[in-house]
Amino acid sequence: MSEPQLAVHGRPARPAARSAGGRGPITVIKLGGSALVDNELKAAIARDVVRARDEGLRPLVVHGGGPQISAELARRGLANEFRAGLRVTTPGAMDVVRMVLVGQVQRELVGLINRDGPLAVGISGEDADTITAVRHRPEAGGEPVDIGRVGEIVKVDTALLEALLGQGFIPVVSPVARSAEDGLVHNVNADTAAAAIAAGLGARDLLMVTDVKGLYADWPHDDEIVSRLTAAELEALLPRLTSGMLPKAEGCLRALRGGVRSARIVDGRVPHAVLTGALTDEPLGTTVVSDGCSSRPREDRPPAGSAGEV
Ligand SMILES: Nc1ncnc2c1ncn2[C@@H]1O[C@H](COP(=O)(O)OP(=O)(O)O)[C@@H](O)[C@H]1O
Ligand SMILES: CC(=O)N[C@@H](CCC(=O)OP(=O)(O)O)C(=O)O
Repeated sequence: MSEPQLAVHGRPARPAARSAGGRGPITVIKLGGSALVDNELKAAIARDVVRARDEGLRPLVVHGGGPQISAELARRGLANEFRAGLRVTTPGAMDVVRMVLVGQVQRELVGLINRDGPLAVGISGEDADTITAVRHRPEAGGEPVDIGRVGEIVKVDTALLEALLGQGFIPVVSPVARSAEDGLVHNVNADTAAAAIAAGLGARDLLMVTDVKGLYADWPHDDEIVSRLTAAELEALLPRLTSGMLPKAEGCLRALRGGVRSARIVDGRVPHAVLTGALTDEPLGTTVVSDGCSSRPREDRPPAGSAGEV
């Protein structure tokens, strides 16, 4: 006797949904908190992630949540301060960061993706030590600057992610990591986490979804974005970049130097930016391509399930 087809919330279940996944190129899709502010937009982006998978990719989502964290900190009367695009994170702020990222933004994305089938699995970088960090200690004028519980990634263990991708699931990863130094959870910039995961997994492409058309070389004075540049050209631009674009550009470079083929910054407000950006080479946003200076050629990438020092 065949199993009955149950309807979930009025839609037919997709019993064969997961079996279709597991083999295509990996695309890491970083969803910025700035692109996750409108309910319709969020649902449309989640549908695009599933469609990218239906088209044969293995998408993996890393999400941000900067504006959502800032709103919650403000609601609680706590300070919002950034240095070079990174949040100054006190122990009290860290509790809020983790609660908002893992408990709210990640849960909502998992729910939205799973409207189209039982595909999304939310994890925090802490789970199975997927992301390990040490305390980030930036310097200004030769002096160390204390920005609190901000993590610098030292290792990505891809075992759990590989297992999920291999089974056709869509991992949804929150950028929170345990520290190798003191075991405490640390706040990791989502662009940095996405880049390290893309390099660690040997992803083909990295897509950064945000709320601007792309990268402006002279922000906020330029009218046009840079549509295509090499990693070396982006590196030369770094000293001019500020705020949210600095970790994004550094993340693109990190991914490309780690062997990822292309890194794109696209506008999540453009209809189907995720699908077009993930599946096609059509001009869209800013595309950064390798200049052949990858520190890790594709064939030298770690085998599935290994822990890569980064
Ligand atoms: N050179 C630049 N080009 C484009 N955007 C820039 C640039 N410099 C700063 N920005 C700012 O960076 C923002 C995107 O970064 P961020 O707010 O961290 O987004 P996300 O939440 O997507 O990570 C843009 O909305 C824009 O205000
Ligand atoms: C250290 C640090 O700055 N962490 C970020 C983590 C979230 C994030 O990166 O979100 P977006 O992608 O939306 O910017 C923060 O606390 O805002």
